[in-house]
Amino acid sequence: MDYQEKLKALRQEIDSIDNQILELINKRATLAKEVGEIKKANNLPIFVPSREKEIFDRLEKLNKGPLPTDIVKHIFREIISACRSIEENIKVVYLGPKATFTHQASLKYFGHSVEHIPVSTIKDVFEEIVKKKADFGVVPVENTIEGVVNYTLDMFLEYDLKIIGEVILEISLHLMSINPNINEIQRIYSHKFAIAECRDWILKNMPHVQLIEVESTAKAAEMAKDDYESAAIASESAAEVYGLYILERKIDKHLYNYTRFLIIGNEIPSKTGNDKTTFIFSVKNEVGALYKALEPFYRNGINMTKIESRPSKKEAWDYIFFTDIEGHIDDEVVKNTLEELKSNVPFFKILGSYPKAVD
Ligand SMILES: C=C(O[C@@H]1C=C(C(=O)O)C=C[C@H]1O)C(=O)O
Repeated sequence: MDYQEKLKALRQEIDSIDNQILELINKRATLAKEVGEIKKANNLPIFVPSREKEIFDRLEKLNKGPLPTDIVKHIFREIISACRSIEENIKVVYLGPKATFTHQASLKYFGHSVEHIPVSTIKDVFEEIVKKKADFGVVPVENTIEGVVNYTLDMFLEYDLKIIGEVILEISLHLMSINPNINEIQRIYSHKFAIAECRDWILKNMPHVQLIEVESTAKAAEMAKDDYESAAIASESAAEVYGLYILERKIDKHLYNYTRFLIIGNEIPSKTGNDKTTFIFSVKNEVGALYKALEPFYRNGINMTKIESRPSKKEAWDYIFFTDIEGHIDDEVVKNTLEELKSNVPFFKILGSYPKAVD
């Protein structure tokens, strides 16, 4: 067989596999639709993060390659997203505009087959869900270089919504412009976190440039599109969406630049065995109060992955602690420990129990 015949034969085989995949995907969608009907008849939520996490975990264990696991997950994220959309059109609001990192996080979590709706502030994300204009929301909560997004934490004090999931994105910040000549750049637009993450590179390479803070990296790209002497620091997808040249790649130069986003909604997902719980509490202003509040977690072997204090805004020097632990509120040990904490402190509230991020 010469190489042309060989190619033809291989492609015929690929065609036949595609036909089978197509048939199987549609079979899967039909089953999902049936599941959807049962859920609707019994008043159960359509989106079930715990079930989706279970599927990802099973496929991760099963995958023997040659496709790497992250690509397999990516494909299945879209298959699941498509099947879910046959059950119901889910609406997700994210901190926009289009092509922000939050938009990418939303796509990574829900896949492309949901309605992704940009809004201009973190508060609007919460508002739209409360007003039932959207089912879920996506907001940034912390970055490994710049720390916590305080505003997001504060919103949980104002709104009674729950954290139903998390997404972690690796951040790469690029310098982009409609002007291909970097020497003509006078101004750089970006979000304050992005400017801070790239400050070293800018000081070294463009020390005289003016730095202008705007609401988001995507907004920066949008502005740079209309200003020939400017550049933006933003994501690859912002460069694509706003038609900019990438002048310099990865100017944040950080080895570990990740942002964590929270998915918010109304109902706490059921346990998967690989979960996190987020809660807030305050303590009395007295010696050892925080120690006493946290000691049961140590005693019961519960891993605390984060604790962050924020002013309560009710009294001067009064604080609320935002805390993440490993485990689900339906785990016996977690439940008992939280009960103990609750009985020891003046204020306590669960913000969510949700599957840990899928890579
Ligand atoms: C099909 C279901 O509905 C949704 C779609 C899923 C899927 O396509 O596998 C999984 C969980 C749900 O978010 C289900 O609940 O099983």
